[in-house]
Amino acid sequence: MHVAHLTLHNFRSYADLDVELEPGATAFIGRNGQGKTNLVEAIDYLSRLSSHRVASDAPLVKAGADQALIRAAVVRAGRTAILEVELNPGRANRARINKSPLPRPRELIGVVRTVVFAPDDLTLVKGDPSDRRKFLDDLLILRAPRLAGVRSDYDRILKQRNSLLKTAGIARGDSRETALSTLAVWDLQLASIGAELLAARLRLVDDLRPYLGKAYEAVARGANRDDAEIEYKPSFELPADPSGLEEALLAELERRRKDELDRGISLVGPHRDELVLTLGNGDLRLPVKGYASHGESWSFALAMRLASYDLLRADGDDPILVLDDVFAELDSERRAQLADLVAGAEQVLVTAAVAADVPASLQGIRFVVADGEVRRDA
Ligand SMILES: Nc1ncnc2c1ncn2[C@@H]1O[C@H](COP(=O)(O)OP(=O)(O)OP(=O)(O)O)[C@@H](O)[C@H]1O
Repeated sequence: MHVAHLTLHNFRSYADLDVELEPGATAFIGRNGQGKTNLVEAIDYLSRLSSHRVASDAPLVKAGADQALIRAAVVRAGRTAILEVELNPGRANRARINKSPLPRPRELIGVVRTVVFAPDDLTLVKGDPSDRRKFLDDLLILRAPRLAGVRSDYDRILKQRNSLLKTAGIARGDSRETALSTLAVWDLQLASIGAELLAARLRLVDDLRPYLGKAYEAVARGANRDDAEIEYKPSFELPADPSGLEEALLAELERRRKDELDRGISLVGPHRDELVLTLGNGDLRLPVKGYASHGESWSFALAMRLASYDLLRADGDDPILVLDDVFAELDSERRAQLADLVAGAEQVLVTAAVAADVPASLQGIRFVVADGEVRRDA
């Protein structure tokens, strides 16, 4: 798939922008702070309805405006669809496909699929477990957009259950009894939705594993495909039979009841799980976090993005690749390797402050981004 036309209105630094895009490689070049990332962020937002840079929509709306609009003509298997999203911070967003309003904006998720490489990707390796859970959930939702609903139901249940645990923990007598019986209802919901999310993540990690080994071998000098490993580490012992996940989660909630009441938070469930990344070196296998060198960590992060790209591609549709400011972070050998690996993508959008940082094979069509304008370089 590729984006053929992008229109922005009051998005980030852009009051109004219209750009025609083409398949293949496109580089957006401009000094710092000129709006290169803002532009690719808009395309990424259409794909996931969230930004790779901020957790809320407010910063995406141009300062002083109260609404932003992103519209893109997306070509998929020769057919063009016009996707549109209206961002209304503090109020409901709206989305349209070919001018028809969607009942819920989240139905837009996954219609266009992007994989973004950004300097922040190092947090996939060095950051908190929540960064890796988000990586998994974002990828899950792109592959199966229905799971966006499961994910948001889980967050809602968790929030309500946590607030009930706090109340029940300090309540006495009848009000404690009432709180505990309400808690039993939330337990059932957490176990049911949590098991669905957990099962989907476990399948995803299995699907991703072979692509990760291959990607790490491709980006790290002298590595082989068994070096990089990922393992999903749940917050409780998984049952031997995957169909028993919900029951096992529920039993664990009961077992940890006292702890949870004492601490006033939910201690079991997918929100407490970790994706463990390890690197093998001879007979030794060590966690990446805390042990790997800077170069190894970068290679691992790149490999996670490349593996996501390959997995989405294997699902049958070439996602749009965004390489946001990554070349400045890499030495020339690694730049060339990455460029080779992504050169066959249907559409690659690259941003860089200096054109010389972008490998020749990805120079493609070049736009200059300056003073709020995006101009095609002749
Ligand atoms: N909501 C907003 N309203 C107005 N301007 C904004 C908004 N959000 C960001 N900006 C401006 O956009 C600019 C940042 O643009 P962007 O992140 O795209 O830069 P860039 O060209 O990718 O730079 P770099 O090379 O440093 O990454 C900043 O000057 C910032 O002040």
